[in-house]
Amino acid sequence: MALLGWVSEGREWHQNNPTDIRKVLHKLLIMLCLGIICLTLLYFLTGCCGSDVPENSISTRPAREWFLSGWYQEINGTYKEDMVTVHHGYRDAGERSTNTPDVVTHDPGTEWTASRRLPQALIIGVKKGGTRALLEFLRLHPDIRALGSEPHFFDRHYARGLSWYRSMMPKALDGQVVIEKTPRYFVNMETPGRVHSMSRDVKLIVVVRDPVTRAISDYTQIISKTPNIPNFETLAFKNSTNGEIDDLWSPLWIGLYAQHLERWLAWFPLAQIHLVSGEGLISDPAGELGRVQDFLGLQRIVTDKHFYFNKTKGFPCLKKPEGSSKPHCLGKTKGRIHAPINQEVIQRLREFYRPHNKRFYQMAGKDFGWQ
Ligand SMILES: Nc1ncnc2c1ncn2[C@@H]1O[C@H](COP(=O)(O)OS(=O)(=O)O)[C@@H](OP(=O)(O)O)[C@H]1O
Repeated sequence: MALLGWVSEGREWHQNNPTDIRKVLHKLLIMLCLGIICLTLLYFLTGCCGSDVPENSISTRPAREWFLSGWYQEINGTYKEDMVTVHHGYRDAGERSTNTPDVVTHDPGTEWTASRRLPQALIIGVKKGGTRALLEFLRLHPDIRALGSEPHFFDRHYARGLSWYRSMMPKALDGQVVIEKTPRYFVNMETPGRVHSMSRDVKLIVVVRDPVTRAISDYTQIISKTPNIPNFETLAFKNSTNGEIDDLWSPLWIGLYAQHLERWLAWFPLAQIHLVSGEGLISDPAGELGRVQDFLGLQRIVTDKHFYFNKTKGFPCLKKPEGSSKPHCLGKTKGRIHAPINQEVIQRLREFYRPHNKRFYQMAGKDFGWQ
C-alpha cells in the first residue's frame, strides 16, 4: 500500500513537475558517471592488475631493482642449498617458454627485456671445492643471474636438448651474465665437447682445493648419506700393506686435476678457464671474487665489505645476502667436521698427489701451494 501510495504520489509529482524529473535524472546520470570513474581509479590504484606479478613483468623502476636484487630469484624458488637433483625446484620447467623475449617493461623512457638464455659462464668444478660458496657470493652481483640448483645438463640430461637447458635458466636482462654450477662437469668425459658445441666462447670456472682435503671432505659427505660403508683407508688403498692407492676410487680420482684439465684444454684455451683457489675462497673471499669478476668482464662490485668472518662457523659469511638484511652463512653441510683419518694415510696421499699437483701447477701456470 505504501508503495502504491508512493507510486501514485510520484505519478502525481511527475505529472505536476516534468522539468524537475529531468533534473533529477540528469543528476543521477552524473552521479553514475562519477561512480564509474571512481571505481576505475580504485581498480588501478589498488594494483589489481599486478597483484600476482608475473615474473616477466617489470613495470616500474622499483620493480626492476627488485628483480635485479635477487629477491625475485629467491621467490621464484630457483635456489635451494644442496639441491642436487634436477627434479627439485623445476616443477614448472616444461611450461616455460624457451625462445620468446618474455619481459617487456615500461619505465618512463626505458624498456627492459629479460629472457631465458643459455649460460655464458659455468662453474664446472670441483666437487667439494667451494663451488656453492662461489656461486652464492657471485649472485650478489647485479649483473649476474645464477641458477641456484645444479642442472647436470651436460653429464646427465644432455638428451633433453638445449631448449630444455635454456628453460632451466633464470631470466636475465641484456648485459647480465647467466651462470650455473655443476661440479661434476669437470670430471665428466663427454662434457667438454658438449659444452664446446653449445658455445666456444663460454667462460669456465673451476674451484680447486687441496686434493687430499677434498677427498676427505667428499668421503665425509658420502658417509653422512651412507653410514655403513667401509672406512676411508679400506677404500683408498688397493693394498694396505704396500700402500698402493686406488686412484679409481671417486674421492681420489676427482683430485687428479691435471688429468681432468687436460681434457678441457683439448677444447678450450687456458685463457677461457679461470681457476679459483678453494683455500683462497676461505682466507680471502674478496680477493678471489675480485679476480672472478675481472674474468667475467664485470665491474668489481662484490668486495670485502660484503663479507665477515664468522668465528662459530669458522668460515666467511655474507653480511647481507641478496634479498635479506640479515647476515648469512652457508648451511651445515658446508664446512662440516671431517671424518678422522690417520696421519700416515694422509701423508701417503700427499706423496701420491705430489707429482699430479706439480703437473697441474705447470698446466695452470699457478702454484696453489698444496703440500
Ligand atoms: N664461506 C664458506 N662457507 C662454508 N663452506 C665454504 C665456504 N667457502 C668455502 N667453503 C668450502 O666449501 C666446501 C663445499 O664445497 P662445494 O660447495 O663445492 O660442495 S659440493 O660439491 O657442492 O657438495 C666445504 O667443504 P667442507 O669444509 O669439507 O664441508 C667448505 O670447506
